[in-house]
Amino acid sequence: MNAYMRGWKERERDYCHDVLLRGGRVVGETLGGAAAFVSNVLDAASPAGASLAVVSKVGHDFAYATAAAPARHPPVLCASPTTSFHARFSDDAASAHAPDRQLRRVHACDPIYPADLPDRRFAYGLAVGVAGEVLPETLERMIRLCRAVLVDAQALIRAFDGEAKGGGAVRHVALEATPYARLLPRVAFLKASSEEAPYVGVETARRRCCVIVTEGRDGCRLYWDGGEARVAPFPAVQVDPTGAGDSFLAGFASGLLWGLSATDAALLGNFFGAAAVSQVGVPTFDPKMLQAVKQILEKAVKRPCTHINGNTFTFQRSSIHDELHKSLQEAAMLVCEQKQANSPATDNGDVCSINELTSLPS
Ligand SMILES: Nc1ncnc2c1ncn2[C@@H]1O[C@H](COP(=O)(O)OP(=O)(O)O)[C@@H](O)[C@H]1O
Ligand SMILES: O=P([O-])([O-])O[C@@H]1[C@@H](O)[C@H](O)[C@@H](O)[C@H](O)[C@@H]1O
Repeated sequence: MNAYMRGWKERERDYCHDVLLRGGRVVGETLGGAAAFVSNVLDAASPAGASLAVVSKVGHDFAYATAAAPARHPPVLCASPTTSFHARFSDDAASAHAPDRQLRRVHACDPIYPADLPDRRFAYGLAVGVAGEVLPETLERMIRLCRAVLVDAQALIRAFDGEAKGGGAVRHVALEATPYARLLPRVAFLKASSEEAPYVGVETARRRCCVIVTEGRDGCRLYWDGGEARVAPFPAVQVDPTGAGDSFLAGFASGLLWGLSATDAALLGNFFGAAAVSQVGVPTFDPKMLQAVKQILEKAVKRPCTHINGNTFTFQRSSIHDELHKSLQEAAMLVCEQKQANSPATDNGDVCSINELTSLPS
């Protein structure tokens, strides 16, 4: 892999402020936003030598400048306030696919303009955002700068009811009706949650790019033109679903960078999605767990295998898929053990404890 192949470009609007509510009460205030979750996983899981550029914007009220991700990847300061969300959690987690939270955007910072992207070429670009920050023209420029672009549907199909002052409940619009639809044939991977999938139109979209639908605790499915695959999940004790999709996408992208096929890389997506739900806010990873994951990947990619990622992606699961799942499952157990050791208090400086978030009466 040459230096150019190792370059990353991640583009998203903002780090954001997340306020977690249950039964009308604030149970947590955390750093959020795709920038925080995605860079957290990419920093942790990418092969040595991979470099990452993060483009994000916050206001002068940004409260987490010294937290790990923003300190490593400082955002641009804007006159508008930091993007913020209220996430209202319901008590019944009836099914893996039922929406477990209602999101309301409270403030919106500035979008990322094409000129905000660095004037460099990158191997991969991640177009991720939470509050409508990915302008079509910016995505188009990212596509020109990067050899392959991965997109979170969340960045493309969110609309906000009652847009006054940047606020509004999150709803979804059909991707086909947006200016992004024409860019899909130039996108490599489009990730959507099962809630977002109907708005993406999987059957149409899979003819243009590979679509990955995440299914909460059931793992995920990949759909490409001519095939599909289900990828099994990892065990997790869910305490906060926030950031699972972001962490999934970053884990998946790391897997591609390690040279895995798309279906094998999705194992790494599921792994980091599970890790994300195991902690409140942006998760901290046990160094022993990360070391174990890297050893597993080093071993996996040393095998003679044709599933090396150039820019022609291999989608199918490889012969090492089941073994990779088993090894990662053992590493996932370290995450569960870490969670049990840390419980009930979070170890990332967030305001609420895991117990408060999971068991406060409504
Ligand atoms: N309770 C859970 N147990 C294990 N893995 C989970 C759980 N919830 C989410 N994940 C992992 O995170 C990924 C993304 O979660 P999902 O809830 O589908 O996305 P989003 O956060 O965008 O709604 C899933 O595909 C899965 O791999
Ligand atoms: O949970 P997830 O879908 O991966 O991503 C989340 C967004 O949906 C939410 O708007 C934001 O406030 C969170 O911090 C996080 O980025």
